[in-house]
Amino acid sequence: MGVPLVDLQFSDADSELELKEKLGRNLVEAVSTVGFVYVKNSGISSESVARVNEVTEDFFKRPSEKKRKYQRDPEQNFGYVGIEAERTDVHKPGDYKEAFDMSGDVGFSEAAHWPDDLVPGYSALVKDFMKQCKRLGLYLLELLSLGLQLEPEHNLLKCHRSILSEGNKTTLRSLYYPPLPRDMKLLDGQLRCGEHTDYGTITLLFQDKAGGLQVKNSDGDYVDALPLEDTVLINVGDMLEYQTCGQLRSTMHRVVIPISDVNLRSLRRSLVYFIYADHSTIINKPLVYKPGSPWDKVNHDPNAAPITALEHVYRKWGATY
Ligand SMILES: O=C(O)CCC(=O)C(=O)O
Ligand SMILES: [Fe+2]
Repeated sequence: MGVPLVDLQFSDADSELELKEKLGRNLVEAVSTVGFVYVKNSGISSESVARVNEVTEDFFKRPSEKKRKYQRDPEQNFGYVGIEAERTDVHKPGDYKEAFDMSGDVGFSEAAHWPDDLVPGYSALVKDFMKQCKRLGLYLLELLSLGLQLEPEHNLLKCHRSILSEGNKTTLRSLYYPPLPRDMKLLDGQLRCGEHTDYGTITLLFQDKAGGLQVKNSDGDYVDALPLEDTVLINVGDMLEYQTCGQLRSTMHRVVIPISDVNLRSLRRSLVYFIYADHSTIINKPLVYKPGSPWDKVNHDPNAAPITALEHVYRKWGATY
Protein backbone atom coordinates (compact mmCIF):
# COMPACT_ATOMS: atom_id res chain seq x y z
CA MET A 1 0.00 0.00 0.00
CA GLY A 2 1.34 3.45 -0.98
CA VAL A 3 1.02 6.75 0.86
CA PRO A 4 -2.52 8.23 0.54
CA LEU A 5 -3.40 11.86 -0.28
CA VAL A 6 -5.92 14.22 1.33
CA ASP A 7 -6.96 17.48 -0.36
CA LEU A 8 -7.81 20.18 2.20
CA GLN A 9 -9.76 22.09 -0.42
CA PHE A 10 -12.34 19.35 -0.79
CA SER A 11 -15.60 21.23 -0.23
CA ASP A 12 -18.54 18.86 -0.40
CA ALA A 13 -20.19 19.97 2.86
CA ASP A 14 -23.06 22.19 4.06
CA SER A 15 -21.24 23.87 6.92
CA GLU A 16 -17.71 24.56 8.06
CA LEU A 17 -18.03 22.05 10.88
CA GLU A 18 -19.29 19.36 8.53
CA LEU A 19 -16.36 20.09 6.20
CA LYS A 20 -13.86 19.81 9.03
CA GLU A 21 -15.44 16.59 10.27
CA LYS A 22 -15.22 15.05 6.80
CA LEU A 23 -11.62 16.17 6.36
CA GLY A 24 -10.82 14.90 9.83
CA ARG A 25 -12.26 11.48 9.07
CA ASN A 26 -10.33 11.34 5.78
CA LEU A 27 -7.14 12.34 7.51
CA VAL A 28 -7.48 9.82 10.34
CA GLU A 29 -8.34 7.05 7.89
CA ALA A 30 -5.34 8.01 5.75
CA VAL A 31 -2.82 8.06 8.60
CA SER A 32 -4.19 4.83 10.04
CA THR A 33 -2.82 2.90 7.05
CA VAL A 34 0.88 3.78 6.64
CA GLY A 35 1.09 6.58 9.19
CA PHE A 36 1.95 9.04 6.41
CA VAL A 37 -0.31 11.18 4.21
CA TYR A 38 0.29 13.75 1.46
CA VAL A 39 -1.71 16.91 2.10
CA LYS A 40 -2.70 19.09 -0.85
CA ASN A 41 -3.80 22.73 -0.64
CA SER A 42 -2.10 23.10 2.72
CA GLY A 43 -1.95 26.90 2.48
CA ILE A 44 1.86 26.87 2.41
CA SER A 45 3.12 27.72 -1.07
CA SER A 46 6.03 26.02 -2.80
CA GLU A 47 7.52 29.52 -3.31
CA SER A 48 7.59 29.98 0.44
CA VAL A 49 9.39 26.63 0.88
CA ALA A 50 11.84 27.52 -1.90
CA ARG A 51 12.70 30.85 -0.25
CA VAL A 52 13.48 29.16 3.07
CA ASN A 53 15.57 26.52 1.31
CA GLU A 54 17.48 29.27 -0.48
CA VAL A 55 18.38 31.18 2.67
CA THR A 56 19.25 28.06 4.68
CA GLU A 57 21.30 26.65 1.80
CA ASP A 58 23.28 29.86 1.80
CA PHE A 59 24.24 29.00 5.39
CA PHE A 60 25.14 25.36 4.64
CA LYS A 61 27.47 26.42 1.82
CA ARG A 62 29.63 28.46 4.20
CA PRO A 63 32.98 27.06 5.41
CA SER A 64 32.86 24.59 8.31
CA GLU A 65 34.68 26.86 10.76
CA LYS A 66 32.00 29.53 10.27
CA LYS A 67 29.14 27.06 10.67
CA ARG A 68 30.67 25.57 13.82
CA LYS A 69 30.14 28.92 15.57
CA TYR A 70 26.43 28.07 15.50
CA GLN A 71 26.85 24.52 16.86
CA ARG A 72 23.61 22.99 18.20
CA ASP A 73 23.02 23.54 21.90
CA PRO A 74 21.56 20.25 23.23
CA GLU A 75 19.51 21.91 25.98
CA GLN A 76 17.96 24.37 23.56
CA ASN A 77 17.79 22.09 20.52
CA PHE A 78 18.89 25.07 18.52
CA GLY A 79 21.81 25.29 16.10
CA TYR A 80 23.94 23.60 13.47
CA VAL A 81 24.54 19.84 13.27
CA GLY A 82 27.49 18.66 11.16
CA ILE A 83 27.92 15.57 8.98
CA GLU A 84 27.75 12.29 10.97
CA ALA A 85 26.99 14.15 14.25
CA GLU A 86 23.58 12.51 14.60
CA ARG A 87 22.68 8.82 14.48
CA THR A 88 18.94 8.77 13.85
CA ASP A 89 19.35 4.99 13.87
CA VAL A 90 21.36 4.45 17.04
CA HIS A 91 22.70 1.11 15.73
CA LYS A 92 24.19 2.58 12.55
CA PRO A 93 26.94 5.07 11.66
CA GLY A 94 26.14 8.80 11.81
CA ASP A 95 23.88 10.27 9.12
CA TYR A 96 25.49 11.71 6.01
CA LYS A 97 23.70 15.04 6.36
CA GLU A 98 23.90 18.53 7.82
CA ALA A 99 21.06 20.16 9.72
CA PHE A 100 20.03 23.35 11.47
CA ASP A 101 17.59 22.78 14.33
CA MET A 102 15.39 25.68 15.38
CA SER A 103 13.30 25.00 18.45
CA GLY A 104 10.51 27.58 18.42
CA ASP A 105 10.67 28.49 22.11
CA VAL A 106 14.30 29.55 21.63
CA GLY A 107 13.86 30.98 18.13
CA PHE A 108 11.24 33.46 19.30
CA SER A 109 13.21 34.46 22.40
CA GLU A 110 16.21 36.66 23.12
CA ALA A 111 18.35 33.53 23.62
CA ALA A 112 18.34 32.59 19.93
CA HIS A 113 21.68 32.61 18.13
CA TRP A 114 20.45 33.13 14.57
CA PRO A 115 23.06 33.20 11.80
CA ASP A 116 21.91 36.60 10.54
CA ASP A 117 25.43 38.02 10.47
CA LEU A 118 26.46 35.21 8.12
CA VAL A 119 23.26 35.17 6.07
CA PRO A 120 21.37 38.47 6.38
CA GLY A 121 17.61 38.09 6.68
CA TYR A 122 17.79 34.42 7.77
CA SER A 123 15.77 34.73 10.97
CA ALA A 124 12.98 36.94 9.58
CA LEU A 125 12.26 34.56 6.73
CA VAL A 126 12.54 31.39 8.80
CA LYS A 127 10.40 32.75 11.65
CA ASP A 128 7.68 33.68 9.20
CA PHE A 129 7.79 30.12 7.83
CA MET A 130 7.61 28.68 11.36
CA LYS A 131 4.44 30.68 11.94
CA GLN A 132 2.93 29.35 8.72
CA CYS A 133 3.77 25.79 9.82
CA LYS A 134 2.20 26.44 13.22
CA ARG A 135 -1.03 27.61 11.56
CA LEU A 136 -1.18 24.50 9.35
CA GLY A 137 -0.17 22.22 12.23
CA LEU A 138 -2.92 23.51 14.52
CA TYR A 139 -5.49 23.12 11.75
CA LEU A 140 -4.39 19.51 11.21
CA LEU A 141 -4.59 18.82 14.97
CA GLU A 142 -8.11 20.25 14.98
CA LEU A 143 -9.08 18.00 12.05
CA LEU A 144 -7.48 14.94 13.64
CA SER A 145 -9.37 15.64 16.89
CA LEU A 146 -12.64 15.71 14.95
CA GLY A 147 -11.70 12.59 12.99
CA LEU A 148 -10.88 10.69 16.19
CA GLN A 149 -14.08 12.04 17.75
CA LEU A 150 -12.38 13.45 20.80
CA GLU A 151 -14.38 15.29 23.45
CA PRO A 152 -14.10 18.97 22.41
CA GLU A 153 -12.70 20.04 25.80
CA HIS A 154 -9.98 17.39 25.44
CA ASN A 155 -9.06 17.95 21.81
CA LEU A 156 -5.43 17.92 20.66
CA LEU A 157 -5.23 21.73 20.56
CA LYS A 158 -5.47 21.76 24.37
CA CYS A 159 -2.04 20.15 24.77
CA HIS A 160 -0.40 22.25 22.02
CA ARG A 161 -1.11 25.76 23.31
CA SER A 162 2.51 26.84 23.68
CA ILE A 163 3.92 26.10 20.22
CA LEU A 164 6.68 28.64 19.37
CA SER A 165 6.84 29.86 22.95
CA GLU A 166 8.14 28.77 26.34
CA GLY A 167 6.75 25.41 27.39
CA ASN A 168 6.90 23.66 24.02
CA LYS A 169 9.83 22.29 21.92
CA THR A 170 8.16 22.29 18.48
CA THR A 171 11.09 22.58 16.09
CA LEU A 172 11.77 23.47 12.48
CA ARG A 173 14.73 21.56 11.09
CA SER A 174 16.42 22.53 7.87
CA LEU A 175 18.20 19.56 6.28
CA TYR A 176 21.00 19.60 3.75
CA TYR A 177 22.15 16.29 2.31
CA PRO A 178 25.36 17.18 0.45
CA PRO A 179 26.41 15.51 -2.78
CA LEU A 180 28.78 12.62 -2.16
CA PRO A 181 32.36 13.45 -3.10
CA ARG A 182 33.73 11.18 -5.85
CA ASP A 183 36.41 9.64 -3.61
CA MET A 184 34.04 9.24 -0.64
CA LYS A 185 33.62 5.77 0.80
CA LEU A 186 30.47 5.40 2.87
CA LEU A 187 30.57 3.40 6.08
CA ASP A 188 28.76 0.10 6.27
CA GLY A 189 25.04 0.78 6.79
CA GLN A 190 25.43 4.55 6.51
CA LEU A 191 22.42 6.46 5.13
CA ARG A 192 21.45 10.06 4.55
CA CYS A 193 19.07 9.63 7.47
CA GLY A 194 18.95 6.35 9.39
CA GLU A 195 15.76 4.42 10.13
CA HIS A 196 13.73 6.08 12.89
CA THR A 197 10.33 7.24 14.04
CA ASP A 198 9.64 10.92 14.77
CA TYR A 199 9.26 11.87 18.41
CA GLY A 200 6.37 14.33 18.38
CA THR A 201 2.63 14.39 17.74
CA ILE A 202 2.78 14.97 13.98
CA THR A 203 5.50 16.07 11.55
CA LEU A 204 5.14 18.30 8.48
CA LEU A 205 7.73 17.40 5.85
CA PHE A 206 8.59 19.49 2.81
CA GLN A 207 10.99 17.54 0.59
CA ASP A 208 12.58 18.69 -2.65
CA LYS A 209 12.52 16.78 -5.95
CA ALA A 210 15.57 14.60 -5.21
CA GLY A 211 13.74 11.65 -3.60
CA GLY A 212 15.23 9.04 -1.28
CA LEU A 213 12.64 9.06 1.52
CA GLN A 214 11.29 5.61 2.30
CA VAL A 215 8.48 4.60 4.64
CA LYS A 216 7.94 1.18 6.22
CA ASN A 217 4.50 -0.22 5.37
CA SER A 218 2.44 -2.62 7.47
CA ASP A 219 4.10 -5.63 5.76
CA GLY A 220 7.45 -4.38 7.05
CA ASP A 221 8.67 -3.40 3.57
CA TYR A 222 10.16 -0.02 2.76
CA VAL A 223 8.28 1.85 0.02
CA ASP A 224 9.34 5.12 -1.63
CA ALA A 225 7.52 8.26 -0.51
CA LEU A 226 8.25 10.13 -3.72
CA PRO A 227 8.15 13.92 -3.74
CA LEU A 228 4.73 15.13 -4.94
CA GLU A 229 4.64 18.72 -6.13
CA ASP A 230 2.60 21.19 -4.05
CA THR A 231 1.98 18.79 -1.20
CA VAL A 232 3.19 18.52 2.37
CA LEU A 233 3.88 15.07 3.75
CA ILE A 234 2.39 14.58 7.22
CA ASN A 235 3.24 11.72 9.54
CA VAL A 236 2.26 10.48 12.95
CA GLY A 237 4.95 10.67 15.63
CA ASP A 238 5.57 8.79 18.88
CA MET A 239 3.45 11.13 21.00
CA LEU A 240 0.30 10.51 18.97
CA GLU A 241 1.03 6.78 18.89
CA TYR A 242 1.19 6.84 22.69
CA GLN A 243 -1.91 8.97 23.05
CA THR A 244 -3.97 6.74 20.77
CA CYS A 245 -2.63 3.65 22.58
CA GLY A 246 -0.97 2.43 19.39
CA GLN A 247 -4.00 2.78 17.13
CA LEU A 248 -2.20 5.39 15.03
CA ARG A 249 1.35 4.29 14.39
CA SER A 250 4.55 6.30 14.45
CA THR A 251 5.96 4.78 11.29
CA MET A 252 9.62 3.98 10.67
CA HIS A 253 11.20 5.91 7.83
CA ARG A 254 14.64 6.72 6.46
CA VAL A 255 16.41 8.59 3.67
CA VAL A 256 18.57 6.35 1.51
CA ILE A 257 21.63 7.27 -0.50
CA PRO A 258 20.83 7.30 -4.22
CA ILE A 259 22.26 4.44 -6.22
CA SER A 260 22.70 6.14 -9.58
CA ASP A 261 26.00 7.86 -10.09
CA VAL A 262 24.32 11.07 -11.26
CA ASN A 263 22.15 11.29 -8.16
CA LEU A 264 25.04 10.49 -5.87
CA ARG A 265 26.57 13.75 -6.98
CA SER A 266 23.38 15.72 -6.39
CA LEU A 267 22.21 17.25 -3.16
CA ARG A 268 18.91 16.88 -1.36
CA ARG A 269 17.05 19.47 0.71
CA SER A 270 14.16 19.15 3.11
CA LEU A 271 12.41 21.17 5.79
CA VAL A 272 10.87 19.30 8.68
CA TYR A 273 8.51 20.80 11.25
CA PHE A 274 8.21 18.55 14.30
CA ILE A 275 5.12 19.34 16.38
CA TYR A 276 5.56 18.41 20.04
CA ALA A 277 2.97 18.50 22.81
CA ASP A 278 3.44 21.06 25.59
CA HIS A 279 6.15 20.06 28.09
CA SER A 280 3.99 18.69 30.89
CA THR A 281 1.59 16.67 28.71
CA ILE A 282 1.50 13.06 29.90
CA ILE A 283 1.85 11.36 26.55
CA ASN A 284 1.14 7.81 27.70
CA LYS A 285 -2.33 8.72 28.93
CA PRO A 286 -5.21 7.88 26.56
CA LEU A 287 -7.12 10.64 24.78
CA VAL A 288 -10.71 11.33 25.85
CA TYR A 289 -13.19 10.26 23.17
CA LYS A 290 -16.87 11.08 22.68
CA PRO A 291 -19.16 8.16 23.50
CA GLY A 292 -19.42 5.94 20.45
CA SER A 293 -16.12 6.96 18.88
CA PRO A 294 -14.72 3.96 17.00
CA TRP A 295 -11.27 4.96 18.32
CA ASP A 296 -12.31 4.57 21.94
CA LYS A 297 -10.76 1.09 22.13
CA VAL A 298 -8.27 1.96 24.78
CA ASN A 299 -5.82 -0.68 25.83
CA HIS A 300 -3.89 1.10 28.52
CA ASP A 301 -2.00 0.09 31.64
CA PRO A 302 -3.18 2.56 34.33
CA ASN A 303 -0.11 1.70 36.44
CA ALA A 304 2.40 2.68 33.76
CA ALA A 305 4.82 5.38 34.95
CA PRO A 306 3.81 8.69 33.37
CA ILE A 307 6.04 10.04 30.58
CA THR A 308 5.89 13.74 29.78
CA ALA A 309 6.39 15.21 26.31
CA LEU A 310 9.54 16.97 27.48
CA GLU A 311 11.06 13.79 28.97
CA HIS A 312 10.38 11.91 25.76
CA VAL A 313 12.14 14.36 23.43
CA TYR A 314 15.17 14.80 25.69
CA ARG A 315 15.51 11.03 26.05
CA LYS A 316 15.46 10.67 22.25
CA TRP A 317 17.86 13.55 21.62
CA GLY A 318 20.17 12.18 24.32
CA ALA A 319 20.36 8.83 22.52
CA THR A 320 20.89 10.10 18.98
CA TYR A 321 23.41 12.96 19.37
O1 LIG B 1 14.74 14.55 4.86
C1 LIG B 1 13.70 13.91 4.92
O2 LIG B 1 12.96 13.80 3.94
C2 LIG B 1 13.25 13.22 6.17
C3 LIG B 1 14.02 13.59 7.39
C4 LIG B 1 13.46 12.97 8.63
O3 LIG B 1 12.78 11.99 8.59
C5 LIG B 1 13.74 13.58 9.94
O4 LIG B 1 14.57 14.50 10.03
O5 LIG B 1 13.11 13.16 10.93
FE1 LIG C 1 11.80 11.67 10.49
